[in-house]
Amino acid sequence: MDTCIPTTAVNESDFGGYRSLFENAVEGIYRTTPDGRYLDANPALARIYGYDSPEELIAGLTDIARDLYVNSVDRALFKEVLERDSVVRNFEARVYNKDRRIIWISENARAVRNSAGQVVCYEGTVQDISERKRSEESLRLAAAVFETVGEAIVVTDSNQNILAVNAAFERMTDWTAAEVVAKPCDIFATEMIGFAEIAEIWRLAASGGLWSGETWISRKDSDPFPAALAMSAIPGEDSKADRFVLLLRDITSRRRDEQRIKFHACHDSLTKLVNRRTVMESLAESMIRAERNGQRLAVLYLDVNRFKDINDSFGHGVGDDLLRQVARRLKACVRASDIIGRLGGDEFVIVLPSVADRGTAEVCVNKVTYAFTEPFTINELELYSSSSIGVALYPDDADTAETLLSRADAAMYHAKRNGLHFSFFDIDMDRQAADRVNLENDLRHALATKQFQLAYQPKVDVGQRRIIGAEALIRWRHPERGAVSPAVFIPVAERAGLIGAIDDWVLSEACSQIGRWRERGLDLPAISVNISPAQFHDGRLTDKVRAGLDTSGLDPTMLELEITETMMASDVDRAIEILGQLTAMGVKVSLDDFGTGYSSLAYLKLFPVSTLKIDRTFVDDLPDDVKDGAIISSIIALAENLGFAVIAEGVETPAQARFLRERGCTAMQGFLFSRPLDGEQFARLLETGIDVLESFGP
Ligand SMILES: Nc1nc2c(ncn2[C@@H]2O[C@H](COP(=O)(O)O[C@H]3[C@@H](O)[C@H](n4cnc5c(=O)[nH]c(N)nc54)O[C@@H]3COP(=O)(O)O)[C@@H](O)[C@H]2O)c(=O)[nH]1
Repeated sequence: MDTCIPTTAVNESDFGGYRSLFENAVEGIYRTTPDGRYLDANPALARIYGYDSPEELIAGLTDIARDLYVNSVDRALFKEVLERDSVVRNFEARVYNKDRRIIWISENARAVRNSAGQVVCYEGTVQDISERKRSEESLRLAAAVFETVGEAIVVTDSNQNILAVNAAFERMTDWTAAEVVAKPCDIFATEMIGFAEIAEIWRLAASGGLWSGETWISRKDSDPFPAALAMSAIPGEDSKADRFVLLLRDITSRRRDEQRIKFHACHDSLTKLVNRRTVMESLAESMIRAERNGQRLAVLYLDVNRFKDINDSFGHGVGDDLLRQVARRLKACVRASDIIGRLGGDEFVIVLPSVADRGTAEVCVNKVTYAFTEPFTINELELYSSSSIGVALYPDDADTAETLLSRADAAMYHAKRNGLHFSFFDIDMDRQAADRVNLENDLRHALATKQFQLAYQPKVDVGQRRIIGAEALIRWRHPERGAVSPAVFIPVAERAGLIGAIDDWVLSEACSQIGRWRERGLDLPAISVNISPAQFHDGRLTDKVRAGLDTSGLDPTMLELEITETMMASDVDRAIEILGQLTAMGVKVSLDDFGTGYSSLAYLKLFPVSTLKIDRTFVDDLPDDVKDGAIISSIIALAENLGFAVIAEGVETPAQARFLRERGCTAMQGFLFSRPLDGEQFARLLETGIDVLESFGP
């Protein structure tokens, strides 16, 4: 049997004169036994495997299957092919070099057989293909990235003809690669960006820079979409731009989010009209334009009358709907070029950027006033409202947007206070507005410096001819203003958020006063205090009432709280809960101003109240006004049937008192019996009694 002789010093004869070729070859050349020992190796092979010499390689690598191949199956496969075919071509495998680093090799080998056909050895060549494998791997990776990234990629040649597009591009634009490859890149440009802009993008990218920005891309069959584009050039051998790569990201949803955020920042979420900030910005711009064009501009400041009542009576859902309908009606009154916004609450503003004079503004005012004449239909309710409008003109009334708006506000306030539909600003109103602000400041000071007192107005029973209670009414004697009516300062306190603190003081002072009277042996059956909406909805009302009672030692049944119907209407369940807690404590509750709100008779039976207090407006014209008389008779009958006590307020004349008594209402309050008195005067009244009561028979 022929053998391959293992040797490190290869004989010249073994290579048939190719010794030099063997020594100097770039490829590794070897001869091995079939079981995996090196017989010969050239210097190139030693180099590839990291050995200093072929001798070192042959001595060190004694078991090829075990020491060389990363996967021993590769060696097995290699041998299998050689045994079967006698040759192996381009057999690629991962092997360890001397340092146990993995490299890629490609082998070509043949099996040397003896005359009997038995394999005696293998001989072959080895190439280090690690570098090529690395390139292939990065290409494979690049191709995978190209196909799988979410961004659309377009590759063009230097003439802007498309060479390749990826799957994301196909998805984003609905074009297939086949439809666009070899076509000019402007196939997906849109008319939404100009040619000059496109040319500039290519120019910038070609000059070596990376162009990135936002643009519009057209789709095959549908609307263009906004895209973030990053475009760069790949230089060719001559360093000039040879290829262009365009990276596109669909930013439709981002744009939509941005627009939504921008819209919310500028608009009122309820009515979708512009908000105060935008109104102010637009107003300032319109004023600049008006000045430039020598025009006059009008600001209409509008308040929805009775909004608070409607909101309180029917709940916020109805209130919101009313505001939305108001916004729609206002829009119908103005031109598209006019500005219309909601300032908050029930206050709206209209800016007419160009009016000739007051008359032109008044035309719009009248349209708005007329727009309120039809009822608002909400949840099958027909609700009537109206508007109070203040008008200020530029440049006549102010030269800054803030002042102009505040003067229109002052004019609106004036209109509202005087029961007018509208009012133009005049300088006197500015003073009144300043007065209001001063009053607010004085009110804060009054609370801190104890400028308030309570007055007490008796409630009488003309049948029993005695005082059955007293209503505590706040009085404010200001050091300079003198006596300020609660009708003036209570609304200001409500607007300024001070009413809660005022109400708290009234409650505690009234409880203390009745205690002081009792200490003097003066017996007053009951005392009533007015509760404002803010205090009613405060959530701490019952705690405060309990504290007032504890401090004063007042029997809870002697305390009566006067609330209005509208306070309960916004959240009926909550109102019933609050009233339930109060009545459980023994405190009484009466419905003040009864008949003036939106009373729901269905709810009335659910409210744990003890008394209905007939509003003064129904008493004023008694006994002559037949309708008022009928209303009063109905309220008295209603109270009787529902088991409520009834009292009439504002009784000024004996005739009014007689009328009420004849209809069954004997409890009364009014100037006929006594005006509100301070604590000392009231004490005397308790001692002496009320003369006029004597004129009523039993
Ligand atoms: N939240 C609080 N509101 C209060 C408090 N004190 C008063 N008020 C409210 O202020 C409004 C004006 O009150 P006032 O000027 O005190 O007027 C009261 C009476 O003086 C007046 N009155 C009484 N009898 C007659 C009369 O015969 N004729 C006539 N023209 N006026 C009369 O009515 C007012 C009491 O009304 P009412 O409360 O509805 O019973 C007024 O709305 C007060 O409620 C307070 O402490 N807290």
